[in-house]
Amino acid sequence: MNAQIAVRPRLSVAEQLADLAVEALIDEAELSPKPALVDRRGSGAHLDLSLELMHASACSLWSTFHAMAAAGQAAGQVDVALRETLGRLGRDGEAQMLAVTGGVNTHRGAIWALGLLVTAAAQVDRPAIGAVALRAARLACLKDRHVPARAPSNGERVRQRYGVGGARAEAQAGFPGALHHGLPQLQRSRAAGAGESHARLDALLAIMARLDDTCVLHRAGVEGLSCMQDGARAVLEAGGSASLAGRRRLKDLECHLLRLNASPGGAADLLAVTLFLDRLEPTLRAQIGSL
Ligand SMILES: CC(C)(COP(=O)(O)OP(=O)(O)OC[C@H]1O[C@@H](n2cnc3c(N)ncnc32)[C@H](O[C@H]2O[C@H](COP(=O)(O)OP(=O)(O)OP(=O)(O)O)[C@@H](O)[C@H]2O)[C@@H]1O)[C@@H](O)C(=O)NCCC(=O)NCCS
Ligand SMILES: Nc1ncnc2[nH]cnc12
Repeated sequence: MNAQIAVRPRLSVAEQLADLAVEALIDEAELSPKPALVDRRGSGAHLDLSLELMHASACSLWSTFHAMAAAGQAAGQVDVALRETLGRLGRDGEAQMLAVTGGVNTHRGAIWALGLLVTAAAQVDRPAIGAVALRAARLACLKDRHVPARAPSNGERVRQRYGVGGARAEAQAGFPGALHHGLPQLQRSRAAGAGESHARLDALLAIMARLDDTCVLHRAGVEGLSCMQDGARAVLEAGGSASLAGRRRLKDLECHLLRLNASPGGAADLLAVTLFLDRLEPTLRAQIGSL
């Protein structure tokens, strides 16, 4: 063997899954332009966020995702004990994120969604994302008896006021925003010849067109939610982000969202979920193939 070539130690399943989750968060943050969200152009509707902060936050979460995947593997099944372990790891991860960002919520929704998915993916023995999403949904349906009492979250307030499901219901339903809207649109846009950035942006728009995003509702009420959903649908109907007509609509959508101070943060999290799931099957297949 050539002594010049360093032998790269093979990563464990939990390490690979943590890598995939952090990569998905970084790819989501880097994707530009995204309407009213943090991207390479700026901070969108957020005064307290920046791309650097999104990167730092994403990287700080590697050990959380790794611990969650390892816990999933060790448990080998979905049960309350695993759900409660995830609750503890998730709260620790949130505290770590807040320490890195100086108290700004960058990735709370993402810790929840990707945390459930890395845990579920660590348990499946066949590379099928439907099975992973279903297992994650079963975990999300279990009750964590150790949730500490605290002031209601923005999501809780919005759920009570508008009767929407939010991040918890999305997970309990098996992430339809990603599986039924984000991923199919990503694949359709790629098949139609759109470049990867346009395909990802179209996937985000497909999620925005349907999601009851509690981040938008909290900031801009039903007017903001209608603006997001109708505007995203208009871009896709005009030909998507790769077409000139679609790009014009996208610009209009961003202006409207910024005027309303509405940020589709929940949709951004589900784009990260979409990118994670998109890469999961090849990763699991390679892992199984090398056993
Ligand atoms: C179950 C939890 C997700 C808690 O959910 P809850 O709704 O009670 O709490 P929120 O704090 O509101 O967090 C939910 C975040 O989920 C994202 N989201 C919103 N709508 C949806 C949706 N329909 N589907 C999926 N995901 C959605 C969204 O995250 C993004 O927005 C964040 C910014 O939001 P916010 O803090 O409100 O920020 P601002 O608008 O700037 O607020 P102000 O500054 O004005 O106050 C950003 O982080 C994006 O990620 C929602 O914010 C779960 O977290 C939980 O129970 N955790 C406990 C630990 C646990 O059990 N963990 C298990 C780990 S597997
Ligand atoms: N790119 C982004 N901008 C603002 N909030 C977000 N939450 C998750 N990703 C985000």
